[in-house]
Amino acid sequence: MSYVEIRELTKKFDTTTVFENINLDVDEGKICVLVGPSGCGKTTLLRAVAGLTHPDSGVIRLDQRDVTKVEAKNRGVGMVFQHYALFPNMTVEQNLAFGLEQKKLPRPEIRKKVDGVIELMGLGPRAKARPAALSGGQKQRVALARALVLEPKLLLLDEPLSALDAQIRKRLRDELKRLQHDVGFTAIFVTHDQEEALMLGDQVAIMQAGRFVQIGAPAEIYNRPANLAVANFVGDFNIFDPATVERLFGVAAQTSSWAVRPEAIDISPADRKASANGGAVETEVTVMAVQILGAMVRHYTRAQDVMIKVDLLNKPDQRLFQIGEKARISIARNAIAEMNE
Ligand SMILES: Nc1ncnc2c1ncn2[C@@H]1O[C@H](COP(=O)(O)OP(=O)(O)OP(=O)(O)O)[C@@H](O)[C@H]1O
Repeated sequence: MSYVEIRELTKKFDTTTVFENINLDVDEGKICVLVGPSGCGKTTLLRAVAGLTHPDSGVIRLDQRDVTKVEAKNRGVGMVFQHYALFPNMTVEQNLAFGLEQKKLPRPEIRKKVDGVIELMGLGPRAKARPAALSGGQKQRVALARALVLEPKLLLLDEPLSALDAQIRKRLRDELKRLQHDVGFTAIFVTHDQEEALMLGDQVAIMQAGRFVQIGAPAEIYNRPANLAVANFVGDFNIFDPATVERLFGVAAQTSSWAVRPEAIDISPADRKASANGGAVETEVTVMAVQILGAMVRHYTRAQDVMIKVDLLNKPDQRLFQIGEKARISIARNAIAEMNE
């Protein structure tokens, strides 16, 4: 069931419309990742859900309660930002206890909750430290713990991992997924990072210029991007416009471009006879460069004047192609996503 329901929400600043009549549903216990280019309105939407900015029209419901006009502190929403905003003069424990003290909870209960979240987040060894003595990753873990200790039904995370280095970022991302599983919160998470979006999101909502262009499960966004901008966000695609499709593959009368993942293309030696797979399209290529990407080996190939990226799994027995070698590529019809601008 939807925990968050955003209906026909509009927000303007003076003459600028940030978003207009947007709709979004987030199911209980799920993470919705919001992605989109800088300035498209992600933070403003989070702030509206938190109650930190007021929409011009539309409705926000949390757990079926209309909170559009409810004050931020009465929404039961926790927020974590890119920059941690911890109290510098307080220890980790004191930072974690602060919100509970504001709520005037009894001391023993505060102690119990703070100890619980310290344990949950593995902050035990740093409980008595002040923020200045913590690493970036530890600070962000405290910021997350500080939001979690208040047991929000909804957690809003605005690029919480963006300031961290890649390794810590990955670790915290995994932890967040585990926490979601253990604690069961509902979250809206803003990021610019496609890997983070696909890995963390139960649902990914792609925003462009104040509207959602696609909302779907990560696999759907990855395999069936709604337009070229989404395709570009979710990583590597080979894009063939209709004229190129006709020239390379002999398939005429296309109105949309074709987008094909590098790993969805088969490559075989040129002397191998054409595939019997009637559903596939094929063309001759020359291998221009080969690059080991880790689990994948990227082949940059050229067909006439068109560069085509082809990825093979980097298995020990994988036959790699040589630079200058002629080869044949084959694309199954169901690996082709047709899309417009
Ligand atoms: N308080 C404000 N007053 C006027 N305009 C604002 C205000 N806050 C945001 N905006 C404008 O609203 C638009 C959306 O901003 P927002 O911060 O929501 O974008 P974003 O998608 O979160 O961007 P980023 O990814 O860079 O954080 C921008 O054009 C921004 O300049």
